[in-house]
Amino acid sequence: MSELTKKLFTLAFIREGNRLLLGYKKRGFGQGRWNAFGGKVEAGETPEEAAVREVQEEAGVMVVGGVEKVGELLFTFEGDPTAMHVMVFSARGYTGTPTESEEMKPQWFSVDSLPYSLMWPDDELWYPIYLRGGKFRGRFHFQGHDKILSEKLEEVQTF
Ligand SMILES: Nc1nc(SCCc2ccccc2)c2[nH]cnc2n1
Repeated sequence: MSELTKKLFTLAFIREGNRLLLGYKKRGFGQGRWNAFGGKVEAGETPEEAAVREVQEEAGVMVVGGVEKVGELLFTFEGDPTAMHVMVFSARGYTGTPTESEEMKPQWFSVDSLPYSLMWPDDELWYPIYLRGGKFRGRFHFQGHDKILSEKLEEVQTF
């Protein structure tokens, strides 16, 4: 991993029973796809703090009870030396009404009918582990943003 520089990102889920809150990314990285809420971990904040901040900024809801780590993902892209290390969290609770922001348009989805064709292609591989309460560690090597050249995904018991 020495020739790659790794940057830290978060993704956070807001789940209510069999409904999952996703956001339609209106601009920037991943624009045009539904995703969980997240972004860069800034200097001076922990990944957990970054996850809570991004949920508030992007979906307009406040996390209650903190976030639980559910997965770690590493994304690399052909020809790009920067690897994205993404820490995936699930909020223990939330308060407020999801509100559209400049970045994201939030919408509730039934976990049985997620819009996978409008999400990143790796999502349909690891979401099922998260949705049944499992924890995961995965890495995906992309050609562009649509084609996965190689991947490794495993369920883990603890982090
Ligand atoms: N689900 C998912 N998410 C991402 S990026 C998530 C982290 C991020 C980065 C920049 C801005 C906001 C959020 C992915 N990249 C490649 N496959 C992927 N799958």
